Amino acid sequence: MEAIRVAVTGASGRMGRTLIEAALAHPGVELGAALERPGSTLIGCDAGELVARGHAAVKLTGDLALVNDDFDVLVDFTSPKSSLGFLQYCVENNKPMVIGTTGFTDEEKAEIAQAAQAIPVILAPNMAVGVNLLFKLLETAAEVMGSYTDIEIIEGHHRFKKDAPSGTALKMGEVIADKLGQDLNECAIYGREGITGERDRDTIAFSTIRAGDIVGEHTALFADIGERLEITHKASSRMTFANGAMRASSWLMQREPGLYDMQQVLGFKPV
Ligand SMILES: NC(=O)C1=CN([C@@H]2O[C@H](COP(=O)(O)OP(=O)(O)OC[C@H]3O[C@@H](n4cnc5c(N)ncnc54)[C@H](OP(=O)(O)O)[C@@H]3O)[C@@H](O)[C@H]2O)C=CC1
Ligand SMILES: O=C(O)C1=N[C@H](C(=O)O)C[C@H](O)C1
Repeated sequence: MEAIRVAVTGASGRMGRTLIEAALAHPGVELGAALERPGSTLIGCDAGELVARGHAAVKLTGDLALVNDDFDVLVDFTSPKSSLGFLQYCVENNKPMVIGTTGFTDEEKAEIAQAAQAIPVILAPNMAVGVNLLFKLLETAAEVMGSYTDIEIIEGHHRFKKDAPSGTALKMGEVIADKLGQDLNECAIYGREGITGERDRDTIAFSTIRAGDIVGEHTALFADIGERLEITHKASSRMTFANGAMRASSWLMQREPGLYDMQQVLGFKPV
């Protein structure tokens, strides 16, 4: 089988660089193109040299149209505004897209779902295997303990992260709320201050840490009087997300148009 050629957007970003490294190393995948913000001083540089992996013969470009024939799947970890622009390009040019960006509003997510009627799209706030298994474990925890415990979701990330709570934490909240027959928009609490009163058992509360170089840590806490269950995932390298994105890219190539997630890629959920 021929290798899947991926285009990586936001090439000089934290994930962009890691995705380039992953594409250069992952079996069955090739780096086809690497995108930078138009006007960036890095345009024209070699993508392999950018990540200190030797010459890759892929020059950074600011214009997707110039490399349209060089890639099969677009892999995008940038910002919501930029992702939606790339999504429009993918629809117009019939290219599958893997979206790892977080921080989308409900309206933007609806826009992505609409686009996925025309092309195959994976939208996943976290491409690590362990986190997607955690989503599954949360269903069981919510089923068994969710109705009588206090549920708290705690996440920590590096000081540069722009959105909060993380996309992963919000998805954790959604998974739990769905199992409990609740709407996260109705029961979420984002931080506490002052005289808050006693805790309302029907809420799911989020706490956010932003500090130093934390790659990504997520805990779900189900607390009763006398015992508590904590389920934690800790990422120590962005390569875990990037390898997940490569796996997702290969999987997506064989799909019909539709909106998919990482649990389907990993076989934890039916397609
Ligand atoms: N799904 C997952 O598994 C994971 C998701 N993420 C998500 O990925 C996203 C990126 O994270 P990270 O790499 O740390 O962020 P960075 O800020 O390091 O990188 C973002 C990159 O996108 C570029 N970019 C942003 N906006 C635009 C735009 N409008 N046009 C062109 N380029 C743009 C930036 O360019 P410039 O510097 O010029 O602004 C930069 O190169 C975040 O949403 C994060 O939450 C992160 C890790 C794992
Ligand atoms: O911005 C990051 O770094 C990460 N973002 C994702 C999120 O918002 O959930 C996933 C990962 O934890 C790293």
